[in-house]
Amino acid sequence: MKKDISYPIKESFYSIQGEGFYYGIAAYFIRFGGCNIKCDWCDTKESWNIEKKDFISIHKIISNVVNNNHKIKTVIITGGEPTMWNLFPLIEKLKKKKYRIHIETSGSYPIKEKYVDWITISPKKIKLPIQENYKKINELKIIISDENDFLFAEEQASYIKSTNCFLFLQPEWNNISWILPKIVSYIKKNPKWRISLQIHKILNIP
Ligand SMILES: C[S@@+](CC[C@H](N)C(=O)[O-])C[C@H]1O[C@@H](n2cnc3c(N)ncnc32)[C@H](O)[C@@H]1O
Ligand SMILES: Nc1nc2[nH]cc(C(=O)O)c2c(=O)[nH]1
Ligand code: SF4
Ligand SMILES: [Mg+2]
Repeated sequence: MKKDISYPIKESFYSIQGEGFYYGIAAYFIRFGGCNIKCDWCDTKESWNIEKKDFISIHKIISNVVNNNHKIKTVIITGGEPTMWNLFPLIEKLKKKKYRIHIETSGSYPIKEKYVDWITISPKKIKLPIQENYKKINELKIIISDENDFLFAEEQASYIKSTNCFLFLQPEWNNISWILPKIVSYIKKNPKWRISLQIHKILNIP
């Protein structure tokens, strides 16, 4: 019998997608442990550190999804940085169960896109996405923390050749009251961008 692969999973929960194009839909989140970047303002720092007890087999991960709620349609794989791990064996099995698969990533590792329905890349200045990922992306989500980040957003958007990639600016949560008016004004002048708010934080849900 083949050995069941395990991954470090920090948490899994059924909630509402709070960000980007699919905001508002019900989705099951699987949060991987470990991150290669460690942003100062990361809202999920508790995912960085991996412990032995975090490892869960694919079999168990899938049975947790299936048993959580039979109405689940979309599974969002996030972290931490999920693409540090070989996600394919998990994604293949989730796909056999007919789930839609979305990935949230910084894009700094190769992404195997087979069976993945939606790829969100949120690039980070200190470890940029690898070039080939710009061809696979469905949604670019730039976190705007200060005014220099608008220039970074434009630079990142210039690497995307596809015309059906959605472009989002998302305020850094701790800075939201200061930066939000600047994002609104920027988008009015540069309407190829859309705003993404972290509505789960407003709703006070995971
Ligand atoms: C926790 S990260 C995990 C996935 C991956 N490591 C990444 O950064 O894309 C999930 C999303 O939350 C965003 N995010 C993290 N901290 C944030 C904050 N303080 N304000 C706004 N967005 C944040 C990230 O940029 C990313 O789009
Ligand atoms: N509700 C909710 N929506 C999200 N969209 C992306 C998230 C993430 O942490 O990747 C996230 C999250 O943590 N919670
Ligand atoms: S890359 Fe993602 S998980 Fe890693 S520190 Fe930055 S926001 Fe957090
Ligand atoms: Mg989050």
